Amino acid sequence: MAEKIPVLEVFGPTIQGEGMVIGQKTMFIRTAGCDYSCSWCDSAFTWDGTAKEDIIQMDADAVWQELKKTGGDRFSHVTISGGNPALLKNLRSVITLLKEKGMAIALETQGSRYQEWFTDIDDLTLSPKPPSSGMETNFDVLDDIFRKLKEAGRASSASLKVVVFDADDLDFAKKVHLKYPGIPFYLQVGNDDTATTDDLGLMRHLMARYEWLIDQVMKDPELNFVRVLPQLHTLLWGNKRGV
Ligand SMILES: C[S@@+](CC[C@H](N)C(=O)[O-])C[C@H]1O[C@@H](n2cnc3c(N)ncnc32)[C@H](O)[C@@H]1O
Ligand SMILES: Nc1nc2[nH]cc(C(=O)O)c2c(=O)[nH]1
Ligand code: SF4
Ligand SMILES: [Mg+2]
Repeated sequence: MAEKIPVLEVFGPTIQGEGMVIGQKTMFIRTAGCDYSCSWCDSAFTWDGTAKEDIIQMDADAVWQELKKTGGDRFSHVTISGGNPALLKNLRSVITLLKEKGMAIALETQGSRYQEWFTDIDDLTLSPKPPSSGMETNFDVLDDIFRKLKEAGRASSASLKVVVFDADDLDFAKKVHLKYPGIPFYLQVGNDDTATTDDLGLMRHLMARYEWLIDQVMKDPELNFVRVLPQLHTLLWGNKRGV
């Protein structure tokens, strides 16, 4: 029987709103389930049980059919996020099929698990979590991920992205950046109001947070090679799901 993965959303095409390929036209596949429970998770429905009725078990063909139904022929890039898609050994079959179809593939994960198929990802974002999340990074696992990517000659496909809410988070981000020199490093503005429907108010608020983060980076000589970004999709569409 074909391997199945738990899918919560297939949407797009939209722009990648975060990180290393920000602005890239892409489809999204959002898998269910996470080994973390970040206090500020903007996709908590993937793991807190509130959307468990919406989870569909799909094999690779079903995922591809859903992508085509939603995106037609208007996409060549697919981003897999979650939840933590790196929990799913079974993603191999989806990734193989997407590659057969000529798709470029991006993946979002916190770096708490390695999977053999990481080496087939074109844009691999590893996003260790700062103190404000309430989560603890296992740096042995993260070290191991980078070691395996390097061994496979795939380190150049990876980037690090740390979400920042406060000064402690920035401190953590800096430690991560200094620990993995040479890995492209992104700082991302944390959204501390994932419930509001006041899009304009949220945009103003997050732009002020962005300016604060930029100010911190500009004055810090140890952060001369970082890229500072907002979540572009949140500025454009607020907390709306599926964009
Ligand atoms: C929902 S997560 C799913 C992938 C994976 N679990 C992870 O955390 O990397 C996708 C990205 O959104 C970021 N994110 C989650 N909640 C956020 C928030 N409130 N503000 C800014 N970024 C957030 C995460 O840090 C991660 O980089
Ligand atoms: N447009 C858009 N860009 C994104 N980048 C990362 C996302 C995610 O939730 O993983 C995301 C998302 O949900 N939408
Ligand atoms: S690791 Fe990602 S999906 Fe999991 S709780 Fe944290 S932000 Fe949400
Ligand atoms: Mg998101």
